[in-house]
Amino acid sequence: MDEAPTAITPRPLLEVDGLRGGYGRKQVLYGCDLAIGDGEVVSLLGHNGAGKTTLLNTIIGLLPMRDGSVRFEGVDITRSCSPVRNKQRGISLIPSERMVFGTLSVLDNLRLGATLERSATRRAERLEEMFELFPILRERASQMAGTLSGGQQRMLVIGVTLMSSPRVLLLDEPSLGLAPAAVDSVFETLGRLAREQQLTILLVEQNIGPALKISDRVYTMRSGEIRRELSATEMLAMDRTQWWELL
Ligand SMILES: Nc1ncnc2c1ncn2[C@@H]1O[C@H](COP(=O)(O)OP(=O)(O)OP(=O)(O)O)[C@@H](O)[C@H]1O
Repeated sequence: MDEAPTAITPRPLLEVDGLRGGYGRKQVLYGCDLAIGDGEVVSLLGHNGAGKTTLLNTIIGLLPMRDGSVRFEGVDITRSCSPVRNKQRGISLIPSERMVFGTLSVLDNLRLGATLERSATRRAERLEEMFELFPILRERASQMAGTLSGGQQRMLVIGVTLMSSPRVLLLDEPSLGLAPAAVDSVFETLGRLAREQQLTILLVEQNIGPALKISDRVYTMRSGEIRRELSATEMLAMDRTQWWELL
């Protein structure tokens, strides 16, 4: 990193050290370091191609790590970093693609998200919480998911992932394809989940303004490296031109 950290990090829940990775022989990540405190919302910002999606996919275990380590609750999980194991631990990734089961109803998609939850009461409570967070999903509960609009499918993907009550959410461009009002509503919901349910979020987002509003801290990324760490307050005090100069 170029500069010393400027913000205070609470007790780290997720720590990434010296992470290197890529695709086949192509190296994309050149030693990324970050730490996210319990209940923190951290934005990972950078230009197109900086390596943000690759970093999220490597942390969750969709892409192999070439070097470096990942720790969760202080325990080294580098050797067992697979999407399934991470989901069991409470670390979930919401990719930028819409990944719903198109020929199943909205309700069935949501129910599938809670298959790890053994208690039927807890599953029912969680479903009700999702319907409160995303009222459109209640309205469309019996509709086939593939017939929802792009933005509605995006909300469904978020809802399905939240059904498993994750502790850490890795979110790749949640606002992609959403109308401005829906962007505000999704970010408001994410901010509320972080505040009220201590949900920890690592957020990749091109829509910097709304992302900063719910973030505590920011990492900037360029050419496969984390360059800077700032508080969201510091970034909010800058204008848009300064944001883009920073990235
Ligand atoms: N499947 C792939 N195979 C090979 N190279 C890839 C693949 N996916 C991404 N890359 C390359 O990895 C680099 C980083 O891409 P990545 O998608 O991680 O960036 P990003 O910061 O998320 O960009 P964006 O904001 O545009 O989504 C780019 O050079 C890209 O071309």
